[in-house]
Amino acid sequence: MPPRSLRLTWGSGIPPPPPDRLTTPEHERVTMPEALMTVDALRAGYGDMIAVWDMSLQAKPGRVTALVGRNGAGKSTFLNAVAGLLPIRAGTIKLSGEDVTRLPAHQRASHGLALVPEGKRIFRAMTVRENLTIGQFNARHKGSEGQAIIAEMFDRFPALGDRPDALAGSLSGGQQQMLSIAQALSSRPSVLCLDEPSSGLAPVIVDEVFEIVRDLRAEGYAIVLVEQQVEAVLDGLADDVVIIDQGRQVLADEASNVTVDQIIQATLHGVDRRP
Ligand SMILES: Nc1ncnc2c1ncn2[C@@H]1O[C@H](COP(=O)(O)OP(=O)(O)OP(=O)(O)O)[C@@H](O)[C@H]1O
Repeated sequence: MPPRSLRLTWGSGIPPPPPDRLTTPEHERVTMPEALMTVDALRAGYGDMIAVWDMSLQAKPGRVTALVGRNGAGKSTFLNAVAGLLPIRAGTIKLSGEDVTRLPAHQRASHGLALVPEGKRIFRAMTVRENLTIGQFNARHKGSEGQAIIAEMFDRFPALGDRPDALAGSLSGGQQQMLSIAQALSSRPSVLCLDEPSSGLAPVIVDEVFEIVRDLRAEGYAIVLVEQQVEAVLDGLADDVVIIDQGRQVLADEASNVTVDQIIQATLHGVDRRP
């Protein structure tokens, strides 16, 4: 084995491999998508309290990364810090390779990041259409394109299209969650962070929300999903899982390698962090 620091470059006396070995045969090629968002060693908190310690996570196109952990573990703090709603103490955030750590929330949104916060934070005294117009703010869409976005959202969420002039506060819980997601999508993001979108919804509506998440994944969005329903997370909803406990990342793996028992062990009993 050559030492790690030794780099061999073609053209420095080293003959290149024969042409048929320069390309990997199709059936042997494994293509991992580039991350659209890379969070590295993020630390965040409130006052003197650090709620998230050195968390790292990647969001890749067409993949759902689920962030799971018990109440108070730091999931919302992580997402809010990533979105720029909470100052970070350390770490970096890159969107499509560009360092946005020092940019305010609206500029991170302009770089393709959207957050659907916990608790359907829509403008309840405004109409459905007005909420969607506000959602476009960061995408800087105007005129007919703005109308096209609204039409697209009404197409995607027919229940909203049926009541464009209804006040958001008069919608059902499920419809408000749809509006919250539609509002985030109206900024034309590439990375979508969803903070417990199933929270407080009836099971049948939860299924609808999860179906939307699957559709968005199929369309190529890079999704970070905070979700308490771990069975659903492991049953095809997520591709990657990151477990957080007491503000620290305790496990990160592909969902297919993670079991419900592991999540329960890590989140209910914590982990043994003795050296
Ligand atoms: N605004 C705040 N001010 C002070 N401490 C806060 C604030 N928000 C959250 N915390 C604390 O930070 C820690 C992490 O909370 P956070 O809301 O991020 O957890 P969570 O995993 O999202 O929990 P939940 O599933 O209940 O939403 C907790 O100890 C919580 O009490």
